[in-house]
Amino acid sequence: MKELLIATKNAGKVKEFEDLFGELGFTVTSLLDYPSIEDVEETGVTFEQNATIKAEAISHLFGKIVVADDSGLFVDALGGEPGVYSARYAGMEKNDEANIQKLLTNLEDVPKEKRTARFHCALAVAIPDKETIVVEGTCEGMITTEKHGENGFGYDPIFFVPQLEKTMAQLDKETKNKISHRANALKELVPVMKQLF
Ligand SMILES: O=c1[nH]c(=O)c2ncn([C@@H]3O[C@H](COP(=O)(O)OP(=O)(O)OP(=O)(O)O)[C@@H](O)[C@H]3O)c2[nH]1
Ligand SMILES: [Mg+2]
Repeated sequence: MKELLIATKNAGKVKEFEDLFGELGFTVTSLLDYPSIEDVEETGVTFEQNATIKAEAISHLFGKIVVADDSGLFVDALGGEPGVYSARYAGMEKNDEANIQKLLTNLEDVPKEKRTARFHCALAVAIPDKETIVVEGTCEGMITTEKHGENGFGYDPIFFVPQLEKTMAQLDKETKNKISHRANALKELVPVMKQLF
């Protein structure tokens, strides 16, 4: 089995990557296995920049190929907020519930048809002594007025996927992993991974 290190401590992402990369024949390790490594500061203003910063920092540390994910939610009625700050929308402690409540409050007066949004994901592959490769993927949806479903993480309980008539948190993981921004980005990465491993 090929082994791949993902530069994240987000347990929700790790679970999804175990399945997504598992299908490609990889076992996944993450920074959850290295708790003493501090979070890399996300100083970029785009997903692409932050994914690159995280992947390159951890690749330099381990001297091997590392993948990083930077992702978030764009809400049209809020001019694209929370965007690259999705994890820290309600504060630096990255609390999913507080983030959801802040978003619902900010959208209180916004009617259903104007609650359009999309998830965005940038995946960066840092390769020692080579240029970093970045791919991106999106997933379109609408923000609900209440939470529905228990699966997934982050904003999934309030992100409604119109074609499936369910929130992301009401989908089983196999279905989320077919349609998500992360899955769509990973599709672009398959040929790259085949070349590298
Ligand atoms: O409902 C969701 N379903 C998803 O599929 C999803 N993907 C991303 N997000 C949100 O965007 C932040 C990423 O921020 P982010 O890329 O900086 O990650 P993070 O700080 O949590 O971990 P790390 O990978 O940086 O260590 C996350 O925390 C979530 O709030 C999602 N929400
Ligand atoms: Mg982060």
